[in-house]
Amino acid sequence: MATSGGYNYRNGTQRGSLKVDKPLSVNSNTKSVVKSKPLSASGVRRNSTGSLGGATGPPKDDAGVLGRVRVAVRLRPRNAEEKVADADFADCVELQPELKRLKLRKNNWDSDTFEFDEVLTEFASQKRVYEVVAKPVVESVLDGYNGTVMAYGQTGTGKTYTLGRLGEEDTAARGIMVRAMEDILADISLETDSISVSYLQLYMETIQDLLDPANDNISILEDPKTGDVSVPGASLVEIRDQQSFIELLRVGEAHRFAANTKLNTESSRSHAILMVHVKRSVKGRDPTLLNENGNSSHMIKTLKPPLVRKGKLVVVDLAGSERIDKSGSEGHTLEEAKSINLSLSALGKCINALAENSPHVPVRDSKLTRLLRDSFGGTARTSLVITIGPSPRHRGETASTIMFGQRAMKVENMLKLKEEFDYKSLSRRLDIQLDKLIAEHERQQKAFEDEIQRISIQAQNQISESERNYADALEKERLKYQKEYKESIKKLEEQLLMNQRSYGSEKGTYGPKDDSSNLMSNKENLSAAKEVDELKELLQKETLLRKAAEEEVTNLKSQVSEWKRAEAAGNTEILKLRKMLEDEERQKEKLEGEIAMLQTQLLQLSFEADETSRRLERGGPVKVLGGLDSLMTQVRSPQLKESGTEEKASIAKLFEQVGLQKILSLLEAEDADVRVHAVKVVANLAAEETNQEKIVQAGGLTSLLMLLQSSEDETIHRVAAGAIANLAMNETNQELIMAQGGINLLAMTAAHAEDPQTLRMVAGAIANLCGNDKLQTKLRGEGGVKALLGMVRCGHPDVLAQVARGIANFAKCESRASTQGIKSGRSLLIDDGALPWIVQNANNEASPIRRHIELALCHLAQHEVNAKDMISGGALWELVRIMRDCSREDIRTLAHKTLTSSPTFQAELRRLRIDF
Ligand SMILES: Nc1ncnc2c1ncn2[C@@H]1O[C@H](COP(=O)(O)OP(=O)(O)OP(=O)(O)O)[C@@H](O)[C@H]1O
Repeated sequence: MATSGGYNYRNGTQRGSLKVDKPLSVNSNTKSVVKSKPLSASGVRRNSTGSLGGATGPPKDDAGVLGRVRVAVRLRPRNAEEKVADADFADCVELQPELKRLKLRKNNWDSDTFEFDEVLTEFASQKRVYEVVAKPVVESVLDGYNGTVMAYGQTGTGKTYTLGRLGEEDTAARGIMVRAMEDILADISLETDSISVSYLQLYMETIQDLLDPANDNISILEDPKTGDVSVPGASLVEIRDQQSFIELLRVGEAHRFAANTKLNTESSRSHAILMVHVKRSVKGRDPTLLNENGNSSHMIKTLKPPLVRKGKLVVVDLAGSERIDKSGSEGHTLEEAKSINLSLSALGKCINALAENSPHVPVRDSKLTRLLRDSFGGTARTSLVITIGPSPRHRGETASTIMFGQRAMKVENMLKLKEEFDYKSLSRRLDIQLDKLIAEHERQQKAFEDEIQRISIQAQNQISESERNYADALEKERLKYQKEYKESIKKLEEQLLMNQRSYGSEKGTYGPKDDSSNLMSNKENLSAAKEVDELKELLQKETLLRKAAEEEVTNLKSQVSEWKRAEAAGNTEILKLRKMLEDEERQKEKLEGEIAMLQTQLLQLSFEADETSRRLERGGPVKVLGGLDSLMTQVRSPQLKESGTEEKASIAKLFEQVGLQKILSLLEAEDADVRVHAVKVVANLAAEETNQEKIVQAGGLTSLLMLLQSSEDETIHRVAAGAIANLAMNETNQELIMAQGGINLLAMTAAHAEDPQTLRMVAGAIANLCGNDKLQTKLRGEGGVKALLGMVRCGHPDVLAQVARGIANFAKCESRASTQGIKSGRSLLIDDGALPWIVQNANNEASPIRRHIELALCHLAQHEVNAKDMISGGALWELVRIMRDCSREDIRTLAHKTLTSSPTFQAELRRLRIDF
C-alpha cells in the first residue's frame, strides 16, 4: 500500500488518490457533465441564483449533475474500558484533520496514510459533524434532489451516536437526523410545502415498519427506468413540527430491535432507515393564489400547472460491521451477524463494482443493496460517514472500515432534479373551481327565478288592490247618483203637488162653472195629469239613461286611467325584467365560455400529462409538449392509435361537452391565452382524420387561415400552421386552402417566422399542397415554390426535410403532367431557382432530406427539356451517384432509367467518359 502522496478531493472533482493502483476516471456514463464551471463546495453545481441544477422551470432534459459519494471518517474517543485495557498502547490511528488524512498504524515504525473528504477527530462536535457530513445533502434535498446520509463502521464506534441522538437533555448532542429536520422545517413553508417521514428497519432480510411494527414484510419497489427506489407499504407520517418528529424517532427507536453482544451492550443489530420526503411547490405557479377574489377569467389567463420539487432524504444507520468471530455471537445472534455481514458484504461488493466501473453491479444480492440502489451510482447525492474506534485490538476492523470508505469515495452518482408538474393537484383545483362556477351559476339562476316570482306576486297584489279600489269607487258613485236621483224625483213630486194645489185654489176663487166649462176643466186636468205622468216617465227614463251614460263614462275613464297606470307599471317592470334577462344571458354565456375554456384546458393538460407519463414510462426526458405536437405524435403513431382509445374518448367528450362551434368561436377570443389554448385544441382535433371534415364544415379552416393573418403570436402561427398542414392532407381541403388565399398566408407566415417548428409546420402544409396535380400552376403562380425555398434559410433539418418533401411532390406532379401532355416546357422548379439547393442537398446526411431530393432529381431528369439545366447545375453527377449508391433499389432503378433514356445525358456521359 502506498504511504504518501498529496492528492485531494475538492469540489466533487477527483484530483487523485493515495490508495488506488490505477488512476480514477469518471464513469463513462457520466460524460455529459459540464466540467468547465466550478461546482459548489458541496460538490453539486449551483446556478447564479444559488439553486441546485440551475432549473426554475420544469426539467429540460434528463441529464443530471455529477456528484461523487463524499466520505468522512469519525473517530470515537476511548471509552472507559479502552482507557483501562489499552492504557499502555497508542491508538491504532493518527488523524491529521487539517490535511484531511488518517494514518493507520501497521506497527511502531510504519503506517498507511489515507485521505478522506473530511477527517473528524474524537473532539469533533456533533454540530460540526452535521455541517460537513449532512448539511450539503439536506440542502440538495430542499432543492429537489434525492440525498443519502449513511453511517458505516464496526459496532460500538458511534454510528447511532452520530446519526440518531435525540439530544433532549443536551441540545449540543443532537445527531444528524434531528438537525436535518430542524434545517428542513426552517427552510420550508408549511402552507405550500410538506414533509412526510417513514422509518424502517432491515433485520435478517426483512423490512419492518418501525412506526407500525406489525407491518413487517414490506417490499421494495424499483423503477426500472429511473432507478428510483420506494417502499410503498411503509407508513408515511406527515411532520409539521420538530417535537412530533422527535416523538416519531422515539417511537421508532423503542421498536428497534437491539441485541446484546459482547462488544456493545446496546449494539444495534438491524439497519435503520429513515426516509424524509420533502415536497415543495415552486413559487409563482400556484393557481389557487390567483383566484382568491373569485375572478375566474383572471385564473384562466394565468392557469398553469403548479410545479413541485420532490426531494427525498434517506438516513441509514447501518448495523455493526464487526467480524462474527470477534463479536462472540452465537445461536440466533450468530444468524443475525451472518445476515448483517451478508448485507454489508453485498454493499461492499456493489461499491467495489461501481468504483471499478464494472459493467455488472450485484445490487440484487441483498435487500440492503436494493434499498440503497439509488444512493450508490444512482441519482442521489450521498454522504457516508465511517466510524472507527481507537483501540489497537480492533485494528483489523478499523482497516476494513477505512478501505470501505476509500472505495466508496470512487463512486460517482448522477444527481437528478426531481421536479414535476403537479397535474393531480391542478386538476383537483380546477374541478373545485368548476364546481364553484357551476354553483355560483345555479345560485344566480335561483336568485333570478325568486326575483321574478317576487315581482309577479307584487304585480298580482297591485292588480287586486286596484280592482278593490275600483269597486269601492263604483259603489260610492252609484250611491251618490241614487241619492241625487231620489232627491230630484222628490223635488219634481213636490213641484207637482204645488202645481196641483195652486190649480185647485184658482178654481175656488173664480166660483162654480157651468157643466160645459166643468167638463172642459176636467178634461184639461186629466190631460195635464197625463202630461205630468208622461213627463215623469220621460224624466225617469232620461235620468236612467243619464245615469247609465255617466256610469259608462266613469267606467271608461277609470278603465283608461287604470290601463294607463298598468301600462306604465308594466312597461317599467318589463324593461327591468328584460334587462335582468339580458344580464343573466350575458352572465350565462360568460360562464359557459369559462367552463368551456376550463374543459379545453383540462383536456389539454390531460394530453400533456398523458404524454409526460408515457415519456416517463418510456424512460425518456420529461418534457412538457405544446399539446399539438404531443397529440399529433399520438394520433400518428400506430401503436398509440391502438392504445389511444382514451385520447379519442377525450376528443369525443370535448365535442360533446364544449361543442365545435364554441371551440372555434374561442379562436377569436379577445384574450390571447384563450386564443392560444383554443388553437391548440383545434389543432389537436384536426390531427384526427375523423374530425377534419367537421372542422372544415364548421368554418375552422377559414378561422385558422385568418389567424395566420390576424395574429402576431408565433405560437398561434406554429399551431395554426400545424393544423392547416393536417387539414391539407385531404384533396378537397387543399383546393379550399388555395381558394381562400392560403398559399399567400402561409408564404407570409414563412417570411416572418423565426421558430424552426413554425417553419416546419408551414413547410409541411405547403408540401402537402405541392402534391395536388390540379393546383400546380396556381401554387407556383402565388409564390408557393419560392416560399418553400425561402424557408431553407433556417437550416433546421426538420424544416429542410419538409421543403425536400414539397419539392419532390411538386416534381412528381409536374412530371406526371408533362407525361400526359398537359404541361410543356422547362420545370417550374428550375424556373424558380430550386436546382442549386436540390443539387447541394442531394447527398444530405439526413435521410428524409436526401431521399426526397433524390426522388425530385429523378422526376426532373425524366424530361429532356430539363436535362441541359441539370447538367450545367451539376445534377448529372448526383444522378450518377444515386444510380450507384442510393440505398433504395427503386430510386436506383429510376435514376438508371432516366440516365439511359435521355440523349442529352447520354451525350454528356460519353463526353465525360463515364461508363455504367
Ligand atoms: N463521538 C463520540 N463521543 C462520545 N461518545 C461516543 C461517540 N461515539 C460513540 N460514543 C459512545 O459509544 C457507544 C457506542 O456508540 P453507538 O451505539 O453509537 O455505536 P454504534 O456504532 O451505533 O453501534 P452498533 O453498530 O452496535 O449500533 C455509545 O455509548 C456512545 O455514547
